[in-house]
Amino acid sequence: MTGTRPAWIVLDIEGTTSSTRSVRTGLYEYARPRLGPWIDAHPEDPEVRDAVARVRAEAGLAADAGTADVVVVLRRWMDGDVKATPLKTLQGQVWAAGFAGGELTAHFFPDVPPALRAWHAAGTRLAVFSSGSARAQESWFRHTGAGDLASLVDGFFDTVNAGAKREAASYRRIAEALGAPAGAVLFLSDVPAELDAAAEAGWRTTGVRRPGEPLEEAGFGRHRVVASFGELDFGEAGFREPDLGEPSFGEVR
Ligand SMILES: CSCCC(=O)C(=O)COP(=O)(O)O
Ligand SMILES: [Mg+2]
Repeated sequence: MTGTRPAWIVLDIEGTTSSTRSVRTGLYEYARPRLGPWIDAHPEDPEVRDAVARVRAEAGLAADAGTADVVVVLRRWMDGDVKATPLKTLQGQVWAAGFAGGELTAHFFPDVPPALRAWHAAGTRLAVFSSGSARAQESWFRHTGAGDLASLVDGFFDTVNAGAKREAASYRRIAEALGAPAGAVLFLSDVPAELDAAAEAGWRTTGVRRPGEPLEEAGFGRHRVVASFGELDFGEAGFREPDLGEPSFGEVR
């Protein structure tokens, strides 16, 4: 068994629940030709207007730069996998339409759906923290080859409603939103810097080192590491009470 059952498990997506390839090839290639037409088709949508204005400002474009110039920046960011919030907002809208229309299906590693169902059934609550927009996250979990997993999830956090993934303040914000003491939350991610930030906020952490993923060789330092969610056994059969003890600030358990 890998410790007491946490009250909450917060999940990263890319490299953790799902392959990097499914995001960067599947989702990014779907968005690439659709971003320009999407911007032009939704000129009055406040989210689109705000995102386009932020792209112009962040890329140093003129305030009235046209869609073609904005799309050049968005494509450059996708090429470099820059997790820029306005890009994530626009991608999220395009992907949500793709999932709703049946053109996209989310990839999850085979160990993930059964683990999420078992943890949920045992009383652990689930949330997601990803650079992808909250809207994109919900669509991703809703439309999977293993059925609707979004119904298992009680919170979707992104760089807008929580903050940057490598800053401890974002994890403090999420714990407050969940109403959970920091030490009762376990974060699963493939990115050591994200785990460091979560640990600094007092969260429990486990690194996910999946074969064939870009960060397979990363050093996870003091964080516990698993290769599959199947290795995370909290004694579900025993239905233990959640660990709601006072967090020990900065300690990785
Ligand atoms: C399915 S949500 C979109 C995924 C995405 O755009 C992304 O950048 C994932 O980053 P993560 O923080 O989950 O590693
Ligand atoms: Mg990741």
